[in-house]
Amino acid sequence: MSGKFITLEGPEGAGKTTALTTLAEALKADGHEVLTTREPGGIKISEEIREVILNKEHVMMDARTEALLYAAARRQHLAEKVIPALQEGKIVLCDRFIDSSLAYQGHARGIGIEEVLSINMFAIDGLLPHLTIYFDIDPVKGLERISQGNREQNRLDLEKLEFHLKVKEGYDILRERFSERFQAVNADQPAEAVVSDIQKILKAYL
Ligand SMILES: Nc1ncnc2c1ncn2[C@@H]1O[C@H](COP(=O)(O)OP(=O)(O)OP(=O)(O)O)[C@@H](O)[C@H]1O
Ligand SMILES: Cc1cn([C@H]2C[C@H](O)[C@@H](COP(=O)(O)O)O2)c(=O)[nH]c1=O
Repeated sequence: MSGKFITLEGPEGAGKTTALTTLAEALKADGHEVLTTREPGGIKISEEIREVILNKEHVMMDARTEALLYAAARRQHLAEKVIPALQEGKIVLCDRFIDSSLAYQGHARGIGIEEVLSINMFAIDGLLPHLTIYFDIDPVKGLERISQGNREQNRLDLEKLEFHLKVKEGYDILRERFSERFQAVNADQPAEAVVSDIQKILKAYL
């Protein structure tokens, strides 16, 4: 596969979705073919799984069921959208991927990073991101942004602060473990500055 698979990761409200569009436009202006997408979702089947996972009424969802649903949505999204784009040589910019499962389900839910990694290795069949941009922010700040913004809060947003602090702890573990592909940016600065920092990373990488 000749394309590049670049993922954006971080706690809630870190600014990933906001940065994604600007980054894609800038890459296109530089002559790259770019596909933007998100997880869970990106295609019909996976967006439907997203609805099931994030539905606020599904408070009884078992942690392992949750992990399996994310992995199933991931597999379909890869097979239908991401792999074909990479085969065409595109840059795929994806809002969240496997590291979200490792931080949220593996570490914060307490299933264990290794266990969640193993079901995800089946789902991704070896296709790890080439580069992962980590949006570094205090979860309290990110949650404040979400509550002040206009998007509806989902089942995961509504978890206790303790959960979101564990998510950040999980990401800190992953940043060390996968240091060869993780690059962090300070997400607690104006959106333009965040994008500019990421563009420097992308320029050096591409
Ligand atoms: N750098 C920034 N400074 C201040 N506010 C920001 C910044 N980036 C994004 N926001 C605002 O914060 C809120 C969350 O941003 P966004 O949806 O991009 O985050 P996210 O990382 O994709 O969150 P989630 O993963 O929870 O969906 C939005 O209201 C957005 O306008
Ligand atoms: C891929 C993935 C996501 N999550 C969580 C993270 C967020 O709380 C939601 C997705 O909502 P967003 O607004 O698109 O960020 O799902 C997760 O727990 N595990 C995953 O693998």
